[in-house]
Amino acid sequence: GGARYKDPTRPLNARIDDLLGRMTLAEKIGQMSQIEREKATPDVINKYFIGSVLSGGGSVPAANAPPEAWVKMVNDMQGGALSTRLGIPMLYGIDAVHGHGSVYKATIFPHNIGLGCTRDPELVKRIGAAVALEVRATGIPYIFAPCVAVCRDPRWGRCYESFSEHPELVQNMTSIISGFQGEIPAGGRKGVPFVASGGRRNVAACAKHYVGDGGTAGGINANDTVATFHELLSLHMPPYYNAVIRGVATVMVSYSSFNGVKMHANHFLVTDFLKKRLRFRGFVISDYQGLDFITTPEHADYLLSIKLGILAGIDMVMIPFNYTEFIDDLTLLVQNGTIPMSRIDDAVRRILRVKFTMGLFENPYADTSLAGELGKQEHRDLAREAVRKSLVLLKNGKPGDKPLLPLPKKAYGGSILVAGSHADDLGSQCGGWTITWQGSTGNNNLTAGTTILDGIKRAIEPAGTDVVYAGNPDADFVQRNKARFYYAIVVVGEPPYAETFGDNSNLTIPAPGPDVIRNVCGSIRCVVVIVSGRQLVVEPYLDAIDALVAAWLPGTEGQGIADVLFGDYGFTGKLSRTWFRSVEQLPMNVGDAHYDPLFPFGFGLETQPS
Ligand SMILES: OC[C@@H]1[C@@H](O)[C@H](O)[C@@H](O)c2nc(-c3ccccc3)cn21
Repeated sequence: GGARYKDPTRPLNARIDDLLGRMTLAEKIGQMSQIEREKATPDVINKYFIGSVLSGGGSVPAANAPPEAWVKMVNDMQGGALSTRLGIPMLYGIDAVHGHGSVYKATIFPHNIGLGCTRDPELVKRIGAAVALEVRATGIPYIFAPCVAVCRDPRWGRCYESFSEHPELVQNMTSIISGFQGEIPAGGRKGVPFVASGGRRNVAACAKHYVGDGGTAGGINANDTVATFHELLSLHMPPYYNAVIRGVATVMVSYSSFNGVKMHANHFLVTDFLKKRLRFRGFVISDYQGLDFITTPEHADYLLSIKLGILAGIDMVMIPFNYTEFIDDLTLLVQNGTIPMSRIDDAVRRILRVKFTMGLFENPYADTSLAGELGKQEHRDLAREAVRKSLVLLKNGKPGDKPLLPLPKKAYGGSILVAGSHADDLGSQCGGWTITWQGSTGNNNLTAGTTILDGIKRAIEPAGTDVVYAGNPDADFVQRNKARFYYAIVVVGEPPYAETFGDNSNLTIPAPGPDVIRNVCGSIRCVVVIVSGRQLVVEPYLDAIDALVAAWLPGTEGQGIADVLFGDYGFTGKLSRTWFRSVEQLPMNVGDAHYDPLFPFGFGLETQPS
């Protein structure tokens, strides 16, 4: 019969050894190369033995491409890989940090900061399984998720991608990996890459960004995490213990540095600690052009970057465009003895281990049989449940007043006012990593979803209540109309952002949010709902507000907010992060000696379903 490595009945290591032994240096280096979709024609994949392709944020085959178009694209590329001499299948990877975010009409779940507030690892595992199905619906078997950062400073633009400031809560939420990849069967081997390959309904995952991405000074993205080794181990490393035990297939290295040493060049942490101490057996992938950023300015000495990155222990390089330069330079470094073949073989062995384990050799092609999974109602219902459980009630009635929430669905002949930009803005309620890298404001054809305003209307108009919406009501409007409003719901917050674009040192509610709060809450009983990627400055408005809800970045299922505001469900969410009084206190996290929060970690008022 055929070559041993093609025989799925042979032991994993025998298949790896057989295939590795047949590979040329060019074929090995090809496996270590991940290129951007835009460059990945079947011919390029074939000619350079490319082992992996990615969609960077927003990189799609066409605007609003349906699952069938994604499947065709992936399969055409796969044809290029399978037509090589050894026919090693290529692995297509994409970001899916709150659902299949790049894909039109996918279910967009709450970002991780909100999932942390649910305190529900089982729910989060179910979300992982649903996301895996939606990703597979488009023919993709690998995602760059979960982010297991422990964000220690909300001024960081990626804080919403972190489940919590508390390492233990992040550790608990690594259950999402078992959702993505499937649960290791009882008696199955833990701590080695596992993807339930039989069902083809799971995906290989990626714990990121290794390590200390959430601990950079001042929350400056991709900057320097200054800490003792003990602090690194106790604050930022714990989620990787759980990820490895759960069989995470890959780990992505962080752009950041640890005590001045770039993580992408950190042999001690990548090889000695992750690969040897934690015995991680999957593959380590760089971030996008991560090798280039080893030098300042970036790409100043690509040969040096490649030498440091590959010797540090990076196995697969997210190139994404200058793949011929990468391949030529790495080839040179191996041929001149700078990089030993043993390092190359370790990298390729790990990549092959993941590809064999996840069944990619047996099932290299996708089909459209799961197309119906994309955005299906059961997943939207799951996301709506997650929205409900992610909401944190921070205030419910002024001192001496009776609680404002749950709100009555009837306004007794009056109307209710919904105010604020974020009540009617699907893009803002989804946040970054939605359709495009940075996300976008507005509703126009962004994707399929329910705005917070839609959810409110569906909840109370059937009860005969008249809903008036004003995005930015001025004081005059409120004074002229205040008598007609039984109460007001004010929804304000941040615009979408991702990575460095989200770095922010003042954390104030962007204008005109504060004015809307003042104008409305000064005259009408109000509940303020904040839609944001993190805690924001609220103390100056707190006395004027009757009730305050943190909604984070809820995603497409905005009806979950009305479900809880009107008492169909009670508030149960608990803060996954410390809510500061002022930014001068930052960083300030649970467990710190000086801890003077406005609302402490774990805080959350509760209401009963009405
Ligand atoms: O999208 C792929 C990866 C993603 O998985 C990582 O979490 C994230 O750090 C990241 N930044 C860029 C990226 C950054 C700047 C310009 C272009 C792309 C690309 N990526």
